[in-house]
Amino acid sequence: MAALLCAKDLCKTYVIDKRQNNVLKNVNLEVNEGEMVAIMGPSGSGKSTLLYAISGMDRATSGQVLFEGQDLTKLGEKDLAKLRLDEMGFIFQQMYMMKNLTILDNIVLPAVESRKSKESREEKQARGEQLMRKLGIIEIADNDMNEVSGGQLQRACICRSMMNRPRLLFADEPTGALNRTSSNEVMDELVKLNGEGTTIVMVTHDAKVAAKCGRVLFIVDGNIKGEYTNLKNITDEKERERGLNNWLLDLGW
Ligand SMILES: Nc1ncnc2c1ncn2[C@@H]1O[C@H](COP(=O)(O)OP(=O)(O)OP(=O)(O)O)[C@@H](O)[C@H]1O
Repeated sequence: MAALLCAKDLCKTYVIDKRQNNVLKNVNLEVNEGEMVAIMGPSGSGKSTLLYAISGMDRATSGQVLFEGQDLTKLGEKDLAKLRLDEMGFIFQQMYMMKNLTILDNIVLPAVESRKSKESREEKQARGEQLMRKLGIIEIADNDMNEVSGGQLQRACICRSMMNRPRLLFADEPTGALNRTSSNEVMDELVKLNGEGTTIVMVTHDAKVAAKCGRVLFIVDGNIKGEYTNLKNITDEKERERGLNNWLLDLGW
Protein backbone atom coordinates (compact mmCIF):
# COMPACT_ATOMS: atom_id res chain seq x y z
CA MET A 1 0.00 0.00 0.00
CA ALA A 2 1.40 3.43 -0.95
CA ALA A 3 1.93 5.85 1.93
CA LEU A 4 -0.54 8.73 2.31
CA LEU A 5 2.39 11.10 2.80
CA CYS A 6 5.95 10.54 1.76
CA ALA A 7 9.00 12.82 1.98
CA LYS A 8 12.02 11.95 -0.15
CA ASP A 9 15.45 13.49 0.37
CA LEU A 10 13.88 16.62 1.77
CA CYS A 11 16.25 19.53 2.34
CA LYS A 12 15.57 23.01 3.64
CA THR A 13 18.22 25.70 3.74
CA TYR A 14 17.71 29.18 5.11
CA VAL A 15 20.12 31.88 3.98
CA ILE A 16 20.60 34.82 6.30
CA ASP A 17 23.26 37.47 5.58
CA LYS A 18 24.77 35.12 3.00
CA ARG A 19 25.17 32.45 5.69
CA GLN A 20 23.55 29.11 4.91
CA ASN A 21 21.69 27.21 7.59
CA ASN A 22 20.98 23.66 6.38
CA VAL A 23 18.03 22.89 8.63
CA LEU A 24 16.67 19.73 6.96
CA LYS A 25 19.27 17.35 5.54
CA ASN A 26 17.86 14.69 3.25
CA VAL A 27 14.91 13.71 5.40
CA ASN A 28 12.99 10.63 4.31
CA LEU A 29 9.73 9.58 5.92
CA GLU A 30 6.47 7.84 5.21
CA VAL A 31 3.11 8.19 6.93
CA ASN A 32 0.42 5.63 6.20
CA GLU A 33 -3.30 6.35 6.21
CA GLY A 34 -4.73 6.05 9.73
CA GLU A 35 -1.43 6.58 11.55
CA MET A 36 -0.83 9.03 14.40
CA VAL A 37 2.83 10.06 14.35
CA ALA A 38 4.74 12.33 16.73
CA ILE A 39 7.91 14.18 15.79
CA MET A 40 10.21 14.87 18.74
CA GLY A 41 13.73 16.24 19.06
CA PRO A 42 15.83 18.96 20.69
CA SER A 43 14.98 22.63 20.26
CA GLY A 44 16.19 23.92 16.89
CA SER A 45 16.54 20.43 15.40
CA GLY A 46 14.11 21.27 12.58
CA LYS A 47 10.79 19.79 13.78
CA SER A 48 8.58 22.74 12.84
CA THR A 49 10.51 23.28 9.60
CA LEU A 50 9.84 19.65 8.71
CA LEU A 51 6.14 19.95 9.57
CA TYR A 52 5.82 23.10 7.44
CA ALA A 53 7.63 21.45 4.52
CA ILE A 54 5.63 18.20 4.53
CA SER A 55 2.32 20.05 4.89
CA GLY A 56 3.00 22.37 1.97
CA MET A 57 2.89 25.41 4.27
CA ASP A 58 6.45 26.16 3.21
CA ARG A 59 8.55 25.15 0.21
CA ALA A 60 11.45 22.76 0.67
CA THR A 61 14.77 23.71 -0.93
CA SER A 62 14.99 20.31 -2.62
CA GLY A 63 13.46 16.86 -2.44
CA GLN A 64 9.89 15.64 -2.85
CA VAL A 65 6.76 15.63 -0.71
CA LEU A 66 4.19 13.20 -2.06
CA PHE A 67 0.58 13.32 -0.88
CA GLU A 68 -1.14 10.25 -2.36
CA GLY A 69 1.59 10.24 -4.97
CA GLN A 70 1.09 13.90 -5.92
CA ASP A 71 4.27 15.96 -5.50
CA LEU A 72 3.44 19.07 -3.45
CA THR A 73 6.77 20.65 -4.38
CA LYS A 74 5.66 20.75 -8.03
CA LEU A 75 2.23 22.31 -7.40
CA GLY A 76 1.53 25.98 -8.07
CA GLU A 77 0.38 28.17 -5.16
CA LYS A 78 -3.30 27.98 -6.12
CA ASP A 79 -3.43 24.18 -6.43
CA LEU A 80 -1.40 23.79 -3.25
CA ALA A 81 -3.74 26.10 -1.33
CA LYS A 82 -6.76 24.12 -2.58
CA LEU A 83 -5.19 20.80 -1.59
CA ARG A 84 -4.35 22.14 1.87
CA LEU A 85 -7.84 23.53 2.34
CA ASP A 86 -9.71 20.44 1.14
CA GLU A 87 -7.54 17.54 2.29
CA MET A 88 -5.48 18.79 5.24
CA GLY A 89 -6.19 20.28 8.64
CA PHE A 90 -3.80 22.43 10.66
CA ILE A 91 -3.44 23.05 14.36
CA PHE A 92 -0.50 25.39 14.61
CA GLN A 93 0.91 27.39 17.53
CA GLN A 94 0.16 30.69 15.92
CA MET A 95 -3.57 30.13 15.93
CA TYR A 96 -4.28 32.25 12.85
CA MET A 97 -7.80 32.98 14.10
CA MET A 98 -9.44 36.15 12.81
CA LYS A 99 -9.90 38.64 15.63
CA ASN A 100 -12.99 40.26 14.13
CA LEU A 101 -14.95 36.97 13.87
CA THR A 102 -16.65 34.93 16.60
CA ILE A 103 -15.17 31.55 17.47
CA LEU A 104 -17.94 29.76 15.54
CA ASP A 105 -17.44 31.92 12.44
CA ASN A 106 -13.70 31.21 12.62
CA ILE A 107 -14.40 27.49 12.83
CA VAL A 108 -16.78 27.53 9.86
CA LEU A 109 -14.51 29.70 7.69
CA PRO A 110 -12.52 26.88 6.00
CA ALA A 111 -15.80 25.31 4.83
CA VAL A 112 -17.04 28.66 3.53
CA GLU A 113 -13.82 29.07 1.56
CA SER A 114 -13.79 25.52 0.19
CA ARG A 115 -15.83 24.23 -2.74
CA LYS A 116 -15.36 20.66 -1.56
CA SER A 117 -18.83 20.27 -0.13
CA LYS A 118 -22.18 21.30 -1.57
CA GLU A 119 -23.58 22.23 1.85
CA SER A 120 -25.44 25.50 2.33
CA ARG A 121 -24.04 28.15 4.67
CA GLU A 122 -26.62 27.07 7.28
CA GLU A 123 -25.56 23.45 7.03
CA LYS A 124 -21.91 24.43 7.45
CA GLN A 125 -22.84 26.55 10.46
CA ALA A 126 -24.77 23.62 11.95
CA ARG A 127 -21.81 21.30 11.42
CA GLY A 128 -19.50 23.82 13.07
CA GLU A 129 -21.83 23.88 16.08
CA GLN A 130 -21.92 20.08 16.08
CA LEU A 131 -18.11 19.93 16.19
CA MET A 132 -18.07 22.48 19.04
CA ARG A 133 -20.58 20.38 20.96
CA LYS A 134 -18.46 17.28 20.38
CA LEU A 135 -15.40 19.02 21.81
CA GLY A 136 -17.37 20.53 24.70
CA ILE A 137 -17.02 24.21 23.78
CA ILE A 138 -20.43 25.11 22.34
CA GLU A 139 -20.87 27.74 25.06
CA ILE A 140 -18.12 29.90 23.50
CA ALA A 141 -19.61 29.87 19.97
CA ASP A 142 -20.42 33.59 20.01
CA ASN A 143 -17.34 34.70 21.96
CA ASP A 144 -14.38 36.59 20.55
CA MET A 145 -10.90 35.05 20.64
CA ASN A 146 -9.89 37.10 23.67
CA GLU A 147 -12.86 35.88 25.71
CA VAL A 148 -11.82 32.21 25.92
CA SER A 149 -9.18 30.14 27.72
CA GLY A 150 -6.10 28.61 26.04
CA GLY A 151 -7.61 25.12 26.25
CA GLN A 152 -10.89 26.29 24.73
CA LEU A 153 -9.04 28.09 21.94
CA GLN A 154 -7.00 24.99 21.19
CA ARG A 155 -10.16 22.89 20.99
CA ALA A 156 -11.68 25.55 18.72
CA CYS A 157 -8.62 25.14 16.49
CA ILE A 158 -9.25 21.40 16.37
CA CYS A 159 -12.88 22.04 15.35
CA ARG A 160 -11.71 24.42 12.63
CA SER A 161 -9.09 21.97 11.39
CA MET A 162 -11.81 19.29 11.06
CA MET A 163 -14.35 21.45 9.19
CA ASN A 164 -13.40 20.17 5.72
CA ARG A 165 -13.11 16.57 6.95
CA PRO A 166 -9.37 16.37 6.24
CA ARG A 167 -7.57 13.15 5.41
CA LEU A 168 -4.47 14.40 7.16
CA LEU A 169 -4.13 16.63 10.21
CA PHE A 170 -0.90 18.47 11.08
CA ALA A 171 -0.37 19.82 14.59
CA ASP A 172 2.57 21.85 15.90
CA GLU A 173 2.74 21.54 19.69
CA PRO A 174 -1.06 21.17 19.98
CA THR A 175 -0.80 21.08 23.78
CA GLY A 176 2.17 23.44 24.14
CA ALA A 177 0.35 26.26 25.91
CA LEU A 178 -1.92 24.08 28.03
CA ASN A 179 -1.88 22.76 31.58
CA ARG A 180 -1.86 18.98 32.04
CA THR A 181 -5.66 18.65 32.36
CA SER A 182 -6.38 20.63 29.18
CA SER A 183 -3.51 18.88 27.44
CA ASN A 184 -5.02 15.48 28.28
CA GLU A 185 -8.44 16.63 27.08
CA VAL A 186 -7.06 17.94 23.77
CA MET A 187 -5.03 14.74 23.26
CA ASP A 188 -8.09 12.60 24.02
CA GLU A 189 -9.92 14.45 21.23
CA LEU A 190 -7.05 13.95 18.79
CA VAL A 191 -6.82 10.24 19.64
CA LYS A 192 -10.57 9.99 19.07
CA LEU A 193 -10.32 11.72 15.68
CA ASN A 194 -7.49 9.39 14.75
CA GLY A 195 -9.66 6.43 15.80
CA GLU A 196 -12.33 7.74 13.42
CA GLY A 197 -9.84 7.59 10.53
CA THR A 198 -8.02 10.94 10.43
CA THR A 199 -4.27 10.55 9.92
CA ILE A 200 -2.33 12.82 12.30
CA VAL A 201 1.25 14.11 12.28
CA MET A 202 2.26 16.27 15.24
CA VAL A 203 5.31 17.96 16.70
CA THR A 204 5.64 17.80 20.46
CA HIS A 205 8.22 18.25 23.23
CA ASP A 206 6.06 16.30 25.64
CA ALA A 207 6.75 12.56 25.97
CA LYS A 208 3.37 12.07 27.71
CA VAL A 209 1.68 13.51 24.61
CA ALA A 210 3.88 11.59 22.15
CA ALA A 211 3.15 8.35 24.04
CA LYS A 212 -0.48 8.64 22.90
CA CYS A 213 0.64 8.36 19.26
CA GLY A 214 1.32 5.14 17.40
CA ARG A 215 4.85 6.01 16.30
CA VAL A 216 7.47 8.55 17.33
CA LEU A 217 10.20 9.97 15.09
CA PHE A 218 13.22 11.59 16.72
CA ILE A 219 14.96 14.30 14.76
CA VAL A 220 18.44 15.65 15.55
CA ASP A 221 20.18 18.36 13.57
CA GLY A 222 17.88 18.05 10.57
CA ASN A 223 17.91 14.27 10.30
CA ILE A 224 15.63 11.53 11.59
CA LYS A 225 17.86 9.68 14.04
CA GLY A 226 15.42 7.09 15.26
CA GLU A 227 11.90 5.77 15.21
CA TYR A 228 9.96 4.26 18.12
CA THR A 229 7.30 1.86 16.94
CA ASN A 230 6.75 -0.21 20.09
CA LEU A 231 3.77 1.94 21.10
CA LYS A 232 1.61 -0.09 18.72
CA ASN A 233 2.11 -3.15 20.91
CA ILE A 234 1.50 -1.59 24.34
CA THR A 235 -1.95 -0.72 25.64
CA ASP A 236 -1.24 0.39 29.22
CA GLU A 237 -0.69 4.17 29.26
CA LYS A 238 1.99 4.19 31.98
CA GLU A 239 3.87 1.43 30.24
CA ARG A 240 3.74 3.33 26.93
CA GLU A 241 5.21 6.40 28.61
CA ARG A 242 7.89 4.34 30.36
CA GLY A 243 8.90 2.61 27.14
CA LEU A 244 9.07 5.86 25.20
CA ASN A 245 10.98 7.67 27.98
CA ASN A 246 13.57 4.89 28.11
CA TRP A 247 14.00 5.07 24.35
CA LEU A 248 14.34 8.86 24.48
CA LEU A 249 16.91 8.58 27.29
CA ASP A 250 18.98 6.24 25.11
CA LEU A 251 18.93 8.91 22.40
CA GLY A 252 20.22 11.50 24.87
CA TRP A 253 16.91 13.33 25.39
N1 LIG B 1 11.89 31.41 8.74
C1 LIG B 1 13.13 31.11 9.14
N2 LIG B 1 14.18 31.81 8.66
C2 LIG B 1 15.44 31.49 9.02
N3 LIG B 1 15.76 30.49 9.86
C3 LIG B 1 14.76 29.76 10.36
C4 LIG B 1 13.40 30.04 10.03
N4 LIG B 1 12.61 29.15 10.68
C5 LIG B 1 13.45 28.36 11.39
N5 LIG B 1 14.73 28.73 11.20
C6 LIG B 1 15.91 28.09 11.80
O1 LIG B 1 15.83 26.70 11.54
C7 LIG B 1 16.28 25.95 12.64
C8 LIG B 1 15.23 24.95 13.06
O2 LIG B 1 14.07 25.64 13.51
P1 LIG B 1 12.72 24.87 13.86
O3 LIG B 1 11.74 25.90 14.32
O4 LIG B 1 12.34 23.99 12.74
O5 LIG B 1 13.20 23.98 15.08
P2 LIG B 1 12.35 23.15 16.14
O6 LIG B 1 13.00 21.83 16.26
O7 LIG B 1 10.90 23.17 15.76
O8 LIG B 1 12.62 24.03 17.43
P3 LIG B 1 11.71 24.27 18.76
O9 LIG B 1 11.61 22.95 19.42
O10 LIG B 1 12.56 25.22 19.53
O11 LIG B 1 10.41 24.84 18.31
C9 LIG B 1 16.66 26.96 13.72
O12 LIG B 1 18.06 27.17 13.64
C10 LIG B 1 15.92 28.21 13.31
O13 LIG B 1 16.61 29.34 13.73
